[in-house]
Amino acid sequence: MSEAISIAVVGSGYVGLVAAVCFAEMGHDVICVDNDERKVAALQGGDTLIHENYLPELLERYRNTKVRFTTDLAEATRECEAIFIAVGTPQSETGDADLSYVEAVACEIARSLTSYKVIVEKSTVPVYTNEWIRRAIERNGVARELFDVVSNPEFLREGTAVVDFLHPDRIVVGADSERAAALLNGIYAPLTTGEYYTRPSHIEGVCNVATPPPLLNTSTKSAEIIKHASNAFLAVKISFINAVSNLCEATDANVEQVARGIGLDSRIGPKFLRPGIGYGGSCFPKDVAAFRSVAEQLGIDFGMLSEVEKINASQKKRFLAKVRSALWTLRGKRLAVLGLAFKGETDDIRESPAIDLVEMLIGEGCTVAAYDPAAIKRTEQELPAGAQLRYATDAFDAANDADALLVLTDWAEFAAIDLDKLYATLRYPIVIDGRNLFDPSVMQEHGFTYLSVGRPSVGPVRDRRRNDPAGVAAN
Ligand SMILES: NC(=O)C1=CN([C@@H]2O[C@H](COP(=O)(O)OP(=O)(O)OC[C@H]3O[C@@H](n4cnc5c(N)ncnc54)[C@H](O)[C@@H]3O)[C@@H](O)[C@H]2O)C=CC1
Ligand SMILES: O=C(O)[C@H]1O[C@H](OP(=O)(O)OP(=O)(O)OC[C@H]2O[C@@H](n3ccc(=O)[nH]c3=O)[C@H](O)[C@@H]2O)[C@H](O)[C@@H](O)[C@@H]1O
Repeated sequence: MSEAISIAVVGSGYVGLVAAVCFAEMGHDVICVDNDERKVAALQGGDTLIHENYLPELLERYRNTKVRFTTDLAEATRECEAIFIAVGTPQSETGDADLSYVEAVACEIARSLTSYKVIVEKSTVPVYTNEWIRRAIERNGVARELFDVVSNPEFLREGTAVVDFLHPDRIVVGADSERAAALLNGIYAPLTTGEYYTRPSHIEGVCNVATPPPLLNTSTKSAEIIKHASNAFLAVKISFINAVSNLCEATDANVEQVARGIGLDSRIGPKFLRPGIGYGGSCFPKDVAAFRSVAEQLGIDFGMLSEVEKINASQKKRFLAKVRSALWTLRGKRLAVLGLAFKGETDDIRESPAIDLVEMLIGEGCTVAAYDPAAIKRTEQELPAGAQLRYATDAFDAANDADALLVLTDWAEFAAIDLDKLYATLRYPIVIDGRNLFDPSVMQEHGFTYLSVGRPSVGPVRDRRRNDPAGVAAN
């Protein structure tokens, strides 16, 4: 059995909270710190505050035992051997990462440092941040021998965060000191030795059998670059397939066949080749911008990243044009929207392309009835209901008497919708799918006019209604 290590995690947002409960699941003792008192109280009471698979189970199991929640960073610093910084690093107005939260935490840690600690960058930060953290701590009067700063970037995805954390493709530890590297290697030992995978899983439905993940020891700077480069590369893949999907639309080819054809090349791989309405979320947009900005500051021409951003922005406009092409004019049209979150299985709406599109449609004079299985509460706070926007209680409530239905988020439950009932609920059986959730031939068979991304549009095979206007839109 690996040794239990005392860990502080600063920031109990998506990454901090998932890391805290997963470290506990691996056998460590964790103090999770946040400066938001209401968040800490909610977590102490068992409310995860975010929609994330398996998080409620793990929080319930370890809350107030192996994971304690507090606002007291000084106490956590004194008690723990490693302090993970997992606060936000949002995009600033210039495109750079705003590191003010990281700096504030580093200075606060410095004020309570009296014995050797390892300070871990878990937040996504630009190269050289470890040096800035070190300088900030030293500036606060802490001797250099009392601490090390290491980089341990996080690669989890929202929606599958817990499984990603416990079954990672790789663990990256960027450390310039052997002592610090050894502590981090010890923290991840339950995973890297495979020991964790021999225990019965506490997460129902998840098989614990896994090949132990490799742990890559690197320099701190390399680790910082690995994180930005990984996210940027994934964004490149998405923009690439989106550009290819536009080419497919122009030629009546099928992007699904094309993606399969390229993805079967083991050098390319099949993942992250799903075209859509552009990537969103709290990470890809800001991390691509930050990486581009770092390159610019270092005098390196990384214009490719600007192209990636350009394609991403144009993807939403193309989708809007597609809606217009199906409906002729937009003013006064009643549209059903399925999906508000930036992707399925999460309630996160940060930088959601779905919400951008809802705003664009409202701007065009449409009225929108929107449904999302988890993200309505958050969306309402940013985009209150009004004369042109209603939040629906389910997909059919949204679809009721609508001129067309738009799919903007890839929730699994949307893909499983009862198509006959949907057909009967819509005013006109027109579905414009920004996530390619349905098989065009099935939609055709069910009587829909169906437009998707990078695949030929189809009209109904059977005229299931008199005065069906659908075929017009598909042609
Ligand atoms: N959300 C994701 O899926 C992933 C995020 N990341 C990175 O992890 C970092 C955190 O991201 P999220 O968890 O999404 O952010 P978040 O915004 O959900 O959470 C940040 C938390 O830090 C707290 N905080 C801010 N200042 C603090 C302070 N001085 N002391 C204590 N707590 C403080 C906030 O109250 C908040 O609860 C970012 O750098 C992000 O790029 C990395 C991988 C995945
Ligand atoms: O640094 C981060 O925060 C994280 O960012 C992404 O994770 P996440 O933002 O949770 O979601 P993804 O599944 O990567 O999706 C991001 C966006 O790309 C879109 N996407 C994804 C894949 C695809 O093939 N096509 C596509 O349009 C999604 O709909 C979504 O809008 C990365 O996948 C994680 O590895 C990383 O840790």
